[in-house]
Amino acid sequence: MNVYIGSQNPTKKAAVKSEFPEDEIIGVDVESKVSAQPFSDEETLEGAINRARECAAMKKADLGIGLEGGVMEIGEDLYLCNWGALIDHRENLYTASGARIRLPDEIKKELEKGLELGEVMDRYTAKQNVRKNEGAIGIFTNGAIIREEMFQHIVRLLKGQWEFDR
Ligand SMILES: O=P(O)(O)OP(=O)(O)OP(=O)(O)OC[C@H]1O[C@@H](n2cnc3c(O)ncnc32)[C@H](O)[C@@H]1O
Ligand SMILES: [Mg+2]
Repeated sequence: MNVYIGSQNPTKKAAVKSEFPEDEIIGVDVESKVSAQPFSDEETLEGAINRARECAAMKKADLGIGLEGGVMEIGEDLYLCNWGALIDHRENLYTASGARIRLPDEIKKELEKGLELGEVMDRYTAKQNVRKNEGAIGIFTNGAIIREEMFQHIVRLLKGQWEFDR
């Protein structure tokens, strides 16, 4: 099968490859059509679905997958949230979300100024490309769950639902 994933981010591509080891994984830049920094579950999910749709529409695609990272508010708190969508050639849509953790207040303040979490994390950790490596989730869990593993879980949930239907 040709599995298209709507991102060139290595954590997203590797997560899909680990759940579809026998298949061809093709990473493509597509548009999420939501803000660069989604601020709710709804917006993050919409981004994932938009990415999956564009992937599923590719000529050679058997499956299209979209993974989107964002944040969402619960009361005064800001949580990391991640959503995935899978669309097959019959246009069936499956969705799933990943683990979430509360972000520290200093990170929340920066995001409320309009900065992207990717930038904020690089500045906070004095590292480069945190988003392409362990991610915010990896930093704030002391490496217990890194971004790739968090995405793996989402892809496994998507694949399982799709297989259940077949
Ligand atoms: O190239 P794409 O696929 O867009 O990958 P991305 O790293 O930008 O990831 P998303 O667009 O899905 O995430 C939306 C925003 O949230 C940031 N982000 C989300 N999760 C993150 C994490 O765990 N660590 C660092 N930044 C994160 C990311 O940098 C973006 O600014
Ligand atoms: Mg992005």
